[in-house]
Amino acid sequence: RRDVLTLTPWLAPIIWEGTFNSEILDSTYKPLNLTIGVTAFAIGKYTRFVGHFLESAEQHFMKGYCVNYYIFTDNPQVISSIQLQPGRTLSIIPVKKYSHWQEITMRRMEMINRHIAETSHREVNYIYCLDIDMVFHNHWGAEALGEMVAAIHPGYYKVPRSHFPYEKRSASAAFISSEEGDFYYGGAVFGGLVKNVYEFTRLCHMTILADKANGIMAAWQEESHLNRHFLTHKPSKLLSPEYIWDDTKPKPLELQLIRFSTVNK
Ligand SMILES: CC(=O)N[C@H]1[C@@H](OP(=O)(O)OP(=O)(O)OC[C@H]2O[C@@H](n3ccc(=O)[nH]c3=O)[C@H](O)[C@@H]2O)O[C@H](CO)[C@H](O)[C@@H]1O
Ligand SMILES: [Mn+2]
Repeated sequence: RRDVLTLTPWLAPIIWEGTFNSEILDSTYKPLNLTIGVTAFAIGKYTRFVGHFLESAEQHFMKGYCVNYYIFTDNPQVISSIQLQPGRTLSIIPVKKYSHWQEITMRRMEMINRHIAETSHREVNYIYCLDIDMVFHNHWGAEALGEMVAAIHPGYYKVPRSHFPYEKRSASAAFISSEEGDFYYGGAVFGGLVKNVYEFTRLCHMTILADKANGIMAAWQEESHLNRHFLTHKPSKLLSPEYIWDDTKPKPLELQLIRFSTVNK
């Protein structure tokens, strides 16, 4: 493709429709018998998104691969179990409900990190950490596997860096100066090899705690810390906004399909 950027300056591929061949990818990845983990949080009112999220994931996410869904919730009773394809499992992880939404979204880093250490490191090869207020609309397969994977935020892939909503206060551990920054990544999608996601979530949680000790809340909570982390630890693969769209935006020409997108809250 010539109409979009398909390679970063550090030579990580950016995955768009038309840049990969699923048959070839599957013939290399299927024989490895991989298990892919998915984490998603359903706390408070967000439990209502679980059904549609899982049903659409069963249709489109890593079809033909083993998948373990890990749903973190403060209300396990209301999560109804759904029919899963063979080789796919659902675990419900009870967690406490923090009272502020900022705390709920930020604490995901800590809870994912602890869950990898205690359980999922033994169960999966790759793990993808996703927002739950989203739905799969099209194929999401082996092309998205990578050592450490970030997704380009749909609101900022065509704007100059000076418009990126990075944390701009130097007192914050998520600070990015106006001379720095590559892309603006979304907090709703990241993943990779389980050991890399372990280290990633550990470091993001630490910088979040450092800010908290100084009475600072980053501009976009854990998303700001994620962006700061990826500035110095470049992701090995980037997902185009096909993988993290926002249904309230009109679909531009270069977006040949939408794979995963927000639902109205
Ligand atoms: C598209 C995108 O990049 N979205 C990011 C964005 O806003 P969003 O508006 O997408 O944040 P959000 O309200 O969807 O919260 C993120 C996630 O936290 C969970 N949740 C949140 C609140 C709650 O009461 N219960 C609950 O379970 C749930 O899994 C949700 O999907 O900024 C957030 C931080 O401010 C996160 O970085 C989101 O990932
Ligand atoms: Mn969301």
